[in-house]
Amino acid sequence: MSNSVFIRTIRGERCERPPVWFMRQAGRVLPSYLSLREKYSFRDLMHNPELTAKVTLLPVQDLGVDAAILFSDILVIPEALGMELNFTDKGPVFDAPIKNQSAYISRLQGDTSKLSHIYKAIDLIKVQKPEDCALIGFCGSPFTTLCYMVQGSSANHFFPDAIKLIYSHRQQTSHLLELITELSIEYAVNQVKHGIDAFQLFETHAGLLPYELYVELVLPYVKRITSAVRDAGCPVIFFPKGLGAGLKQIHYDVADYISVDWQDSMEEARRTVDPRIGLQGNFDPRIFSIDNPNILISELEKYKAFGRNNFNWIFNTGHGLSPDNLFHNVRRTVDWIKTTDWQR
Ligand SMILES: O=C(O)CCc1c2[nH]c(c1CC(=O)O)Cc1[nH]c(c(CC(=O)O)c1CCC(=O)O)Cc1[nH]c(c(CC(=O)O)c1CCC(=O)O)Cc1[nH]c(c(CCC(=O)O)c1CC(=O)O)C2
Repeated sequence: MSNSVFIRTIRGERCERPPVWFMRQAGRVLPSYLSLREKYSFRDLMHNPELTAKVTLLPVQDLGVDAAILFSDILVIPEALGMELNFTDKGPVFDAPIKNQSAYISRLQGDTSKLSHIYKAIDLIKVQKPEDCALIGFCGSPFTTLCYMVQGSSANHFFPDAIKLIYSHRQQTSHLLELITELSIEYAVNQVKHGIDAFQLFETHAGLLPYELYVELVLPYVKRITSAVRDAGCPVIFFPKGLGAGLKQIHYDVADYISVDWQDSMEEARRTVDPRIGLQGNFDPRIFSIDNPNILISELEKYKAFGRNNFNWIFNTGHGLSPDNLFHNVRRTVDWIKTTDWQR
């Protein structure tokens, strides 16, 4: 068996402590990353496999986390489908967002050569990473990816154009979801072939849909991606942010783990979700912006009882780290997880 506490936990072993990592752990709070960004653009860091490998492993060295997540973005899929994308100061912006033109949708075609630098990065990370560190691959879920492709940017997090398309042009919606799903399956399975230890599917905007509609329209596509990854032998974490009461609709046929957002309660999620599914989450990342160690530790202490009673739990934040989070708080959190007596 592996000597990685992350891999042992996600594969169902009872470990001495919970594993810890954070969404957006490389690109936000690390002084080492920020100094690299003075020299290189985000696109350089994503497209040069040596740089990608280096950035992916920075949080392992600087924070001591148990897993690295591939340094990439969910929007590589629309790019590989042929959409021109720019990463600007205001976030990602597509040159020509999809409105409801079926002609445009029909022209989208997956070009997998646009993803090959990512597989090269995985090969390098596998060689360079410490043995006890796991590597997590990821992609966006078809609905969240569609939101960006239709809206064209993250300027409005309600993605109104995408929601209108979904309600009024169901056939075009299904066609788009299908295109994204097909390419995502190939992309995800290739990540597994190159050696990732776990895969996370980001459904960051699940909360934009009524959950019955989410379950009816989107979940079948999610299941196709997660089943392909699991059939290839890789455990899957699913992050349906904002799904709330809809969490009870996520069964073991969808994922090995569910990542719980910070609006939810871990205890409540544990009561609701199928006991065969492990949970990840859900520390509120905004606490990392408060420069007061007493507040940090007292908020962390609230997770002790949960961690003592639940072996299938991965500590993470309820969403990604943000640039105003304090590096020393994040590092102290990793130390706290590692030094706490979990009495297991
Ligand atoms: O507007 C927003 O809230 C974010 C939209 C945004 C995306 N890529 C983006 C941006 C601009 C930005 O981050 O500033 C553009 C983007 N993606 C990324 C970065 C680097 C960073 O976070 O500083 C950046 C910022 C680039 C820059 O410096 O301009 C990298 C990225 N995207 C992602 C990940 C995976 C992860 O979170 O761990 C990672 C790797 C992070 C790491 O290793 O630290 C995934 C991603 N990208 C994206 C989303 C949807 C988020 C949302 O809509 O709320 C998601 C999923 C999620 O975070 O829940 C889209």
